[in-house]
Amino acid sequence: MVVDFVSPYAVAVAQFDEAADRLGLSQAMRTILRAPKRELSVNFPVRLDNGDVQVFTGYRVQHNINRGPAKGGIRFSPQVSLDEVRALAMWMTWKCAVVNIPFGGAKGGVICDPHQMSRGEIERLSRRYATEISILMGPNSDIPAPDMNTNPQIMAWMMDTYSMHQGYSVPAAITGKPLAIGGSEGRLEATARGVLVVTKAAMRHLGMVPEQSSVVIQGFGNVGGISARLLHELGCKVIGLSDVSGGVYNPHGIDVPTAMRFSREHGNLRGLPGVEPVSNAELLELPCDILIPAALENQITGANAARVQARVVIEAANGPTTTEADHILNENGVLVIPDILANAGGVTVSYFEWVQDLQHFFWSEAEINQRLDAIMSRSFEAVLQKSQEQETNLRMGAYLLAVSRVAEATELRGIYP
Ligand SMILES: NC(=O)C1=CN([C@@H]2O[C@H](COP(=O)(O)OP(=O)(O)OC[C@H]3O[C@@H](n4cnc5c(N)ncnc54)[C@H](O)[C@@H]3O)[C@@H](O)[C@H]2O)C=CC1
Ligand SMILES: O=C(O)CCC(=O)C(=O)O
Repeated sequence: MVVDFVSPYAVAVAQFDEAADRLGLSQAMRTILRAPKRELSVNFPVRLDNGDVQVFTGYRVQHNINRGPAKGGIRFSPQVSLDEVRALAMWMTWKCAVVNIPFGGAKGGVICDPHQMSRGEIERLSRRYATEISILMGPNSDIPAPDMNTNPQIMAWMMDTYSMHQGYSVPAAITGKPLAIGGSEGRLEATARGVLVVTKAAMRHLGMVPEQSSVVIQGFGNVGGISARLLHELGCKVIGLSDVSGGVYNPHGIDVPTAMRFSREHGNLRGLPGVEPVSNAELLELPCDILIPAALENQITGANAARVQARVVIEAANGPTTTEADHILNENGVLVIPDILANAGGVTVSYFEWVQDLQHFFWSEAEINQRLDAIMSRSFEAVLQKSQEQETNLRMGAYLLAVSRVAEATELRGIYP
């Protein structure tokens, strides 16, 4: 694992600043769009199974709400920090704007290690955190969703807690819920389906064919695991996979369904038969056509970017590439599909879930996937066209589209003196 510390928020701001320069934004507009609108820090007690009480720290940051209610996931991890949540909230603003859905950007996180906690402890933590952030939450104000180490069950507990305070059910207050309580068909797979759509579009753009393309994926959770399965089904050769326990490599291809079964049974990929173990750092430098970081921020840095051998990097994770690494990848001709486009499938189907909950009228999985495909394909083409027009890379193409949409909304709403 790469150890250099780079502030994710500094990376997010550097990306924004470059777009603001290119767009010639006024000083006032830059200042408005650069800073988070609201930041809530909460310290709250949770009773542990042994009877002790532990105080946990969590955050909810709303970066911008000029295009609609704040939207973004909640992460449970020992690495959560206010700096990280700020960056993730800012990326949500641009992501929703790239795919042109009517949301602003937010993100939440709790500093905890859910792998060391019982189900009961996780439920009590989730409910108490939801209570703490309920002053921001609501179907018209701020709508959380899952992110790293959170899942539909946790969304169900949070929706239930919020609803208890209201006195009636408010399914549209949170997305990524189980189907039985107002979740959407297709949300669980949505981020990975979006990754599939942009990967196919990138392959078409470069004249690559799935059957002759090898893929390496870092992270084997909701996003990485399902992306691996969908790309395997597409005919790509998945040659490297990893999770927090380390990586596995087989240049002849890994049978992804077998790896998924093994990971479900053993809790991780360590010991998967028929593969060579590699570290997460080595995994990123394996010879392959397509590299998909789908775990954490700051994985491709100035220290390892020059050794990335892939032709295409699909950023399924948020913020996996530092600014320095981005320049190196560009110089080396690696096509980077930026996070704010590549992983936007999740929030797109969250948008569908919110719309369905508000209307109490539900769509079929086929309708969801077809609409998701249309939005992701259209967004890929728009980003590609913008980057070609402006003679820049896809990240800047996506930023130019997104920032100009948010700036336009801000300008139209006016700045109250
Ligand atoms: N779940 C969603 O709908 C969306 C998630 N994302 C982003 O995708 C990334 C992954 O999220 P999920 O798959 O939802 O989380 P998850 O909790 O389902 O899976 C995370 C995976 O990353 C692995 N991992 C954790 N630390 C690692 C490390 N140090 N090195 C290598 N692997 C490590 C875990 O073992 C696990 O396999 C995050 O950056 C998240 O923000 C982006 C858009 C939507
Ligand atoms: O589904 C959502 O609302 C947000 C998902 C998320 O946190 C992300 O796209 O990074």
